[in-house]
Amino acid sequence: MNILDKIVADKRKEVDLKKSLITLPQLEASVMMERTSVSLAAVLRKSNTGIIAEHKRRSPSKSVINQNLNVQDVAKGYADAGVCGISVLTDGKYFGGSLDDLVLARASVNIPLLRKEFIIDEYQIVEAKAYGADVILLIAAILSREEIKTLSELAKSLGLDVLLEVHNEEELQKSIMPSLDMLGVNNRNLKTFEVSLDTSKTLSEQIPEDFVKVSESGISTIGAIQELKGFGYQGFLIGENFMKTDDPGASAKEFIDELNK
Ligand SMILES: O=C(O)c1ccccc1NCC(=O)[C@H](O)[C@H](O)COP(=O)(O)O
Repeated sequence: MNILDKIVADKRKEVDLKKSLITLPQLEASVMMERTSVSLAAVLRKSNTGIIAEHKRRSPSKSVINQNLNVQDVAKGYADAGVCGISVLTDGKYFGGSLDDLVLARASVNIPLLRKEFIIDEYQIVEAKAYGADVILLIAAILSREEIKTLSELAKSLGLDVLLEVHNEEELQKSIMPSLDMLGVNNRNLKTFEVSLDTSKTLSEQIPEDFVKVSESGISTIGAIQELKGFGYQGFLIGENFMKTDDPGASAKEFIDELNK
């Protein structure tokens, strides 16, 4: 079994347990359900830099990245740096994240927050809204076209943006539909952890113009962003490059200042 299959198998058990602890009607009663979400796609369309900075303590590919920071400081630092949005990993077992991280980030900043999660069930979408997210991630590698349609349409009905992530042509072709806002190309193969920015470059021309193109993973240089912009990308998801430092906000600021030169 590859790591992605393991993560999904664990996630199914986790979601089943959560449903018995906090019911859907209880989630739907959260005051956050009334909050008007901020569109990340709209912010990216207007931005010159397009940085989406990630809060990421550890990962299956790198193990520990940074466990010494608190999420409020990181979120405020990223917002002060001028990022377009923040990706908050909420998976506990593989990434050391939690829904508490999302709530604390929400309490700290007003910019768009992406719930970075392995979403396989409608419950997790309502949960994302109830805990303060503006955007959800759907990963084509773990969902059928029918599931992508059902989950993305539910997200849109709650006012959330949808970032659909692909890694190859087959995943892209099966996923294109009007209920998506952003098409993300993950440069990391989630089954082997191999990273290549060529994945974004190769798939770019097959992404219809209606979607904001986001390049994800393995981005660490200004040169890479400038090159990817040439392929039509307007969003750049960066985790480890900022989180491996003592001050991810300062690191993001330095990066964005350099991009703006
Ligand atoms: O990062 C991993 O090791 C990983 C492994 C298995 C599934 C997902 C994984 N990462 C999720 C992401 O998409 C990245 O955290 C995100 O794109 C940022 O990547 P990076 O800038 O390389 O930290």
